[in-house]
Amino acid sequence: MKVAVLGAAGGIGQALSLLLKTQLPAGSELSLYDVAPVVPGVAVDLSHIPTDVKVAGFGRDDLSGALTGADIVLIPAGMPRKPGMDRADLFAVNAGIIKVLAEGIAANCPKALVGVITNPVNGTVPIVAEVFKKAGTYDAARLFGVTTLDVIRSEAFVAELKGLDVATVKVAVIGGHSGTTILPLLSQVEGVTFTDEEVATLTSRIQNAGTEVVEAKAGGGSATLSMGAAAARFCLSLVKGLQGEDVVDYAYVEGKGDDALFFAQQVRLGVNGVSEVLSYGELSAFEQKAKDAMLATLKQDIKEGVDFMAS
Ligand SMILES: NC(=O)C1=CN([C@@H]2O[C@H](COP(=O)(O)OP(=O)(O)OC[C@H]3O[C@@H](n4cnc5c(N)ncnc54)[C@H](O)[C@@H]3O)[C@@H](O)[C@H]2O)C=CC1
Ligand SMILES: O=C([O-])CC(=O)C(=O)O
Repeated sequence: MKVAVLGAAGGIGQALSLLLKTQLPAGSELSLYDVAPVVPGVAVDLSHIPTDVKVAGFGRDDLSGALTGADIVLIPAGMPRKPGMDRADLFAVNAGIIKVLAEGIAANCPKALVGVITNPVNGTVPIVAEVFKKAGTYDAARLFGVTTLDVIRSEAFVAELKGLDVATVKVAVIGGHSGTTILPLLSQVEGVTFTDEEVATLTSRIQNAGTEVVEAKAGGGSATLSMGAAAARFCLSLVKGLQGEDVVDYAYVEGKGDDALFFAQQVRLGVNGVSEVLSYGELSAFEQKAKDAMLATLKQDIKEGVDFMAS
């Protein structure tokens, strides 16, 4: 199993690479790419950890070396938020970065499963899809926006509020990955009931959790450690699917298009990526209203990505 991390020298990239070095199956290869000159050093540093995962670093001019033979590509490359910014404010800078990296994937490992972390995820994933379409390599089953951070935050916050063992808490989160497009389905959490006030407060906290971190870091960036953990967890789901295990997880994918062209929901994973997009079931009146209210924003975010490639 070869996993490439693009943007591996960054805050998320380093945390994620550390977790993958210690958690990927024995015999795997980890390929670290970044434009920052420190990336070979990150690879050397990680290579001293005694696990059976081979690590190699690739600098600015060797994207193809990093990608050739990759089964999975994770992309945390690009600019993070500072206080006062929305994720959408990152589009101008990150759209160009994601386009170049997607072109590299189409040229070097067109069959890889691709997990996009770079914000704004609602718009960067459609850019990758458009690049792949242009190259004739697009397969919707192999492209994912990584929304696992919304899921793990929901698990953490629900367990905290209700005094539960967090290992037993499961929360469905659908929609997109910014503000009101993040929709946790609290009505479906098993064995727990929430008051209307709890639902309103908790939903808002989950939707604004990224901003909570951005403000607490006070100009030092956004979530990196929790995101590293989230991306590692998602990557291991992809790995299990590739190994033939039956596994389900949440991601922002091109599904049936009932709500929007791209929509985060539960998917079944297999040897070719998504094998089935699963229904999110029945929504409460609160969730239905919240979904109806956010779809225009989500569709606009998607259109921005598609239009970027058309221009
Ligand atoms: N999907 C999600 O849930 C989350 C997404 N993010 C996003 O992840 C991205 C990265 O965040 P951080 O790691 O905190 O930022 P960072 O600034 O610490 O790291 C970004 C890395 O990307 C590299 N980079 C820039 N251009 C590149 C290119 N063309 N090719 C390869 N590498 C390149 C930089 O050199 C740097 O090492 C941001 O866009 C952030 O908003 C952050 C948290 C959660
Ligand atoms: O809020 C941000 O800018 C980073 C992010 O996506 C998150 O933490 O969910």
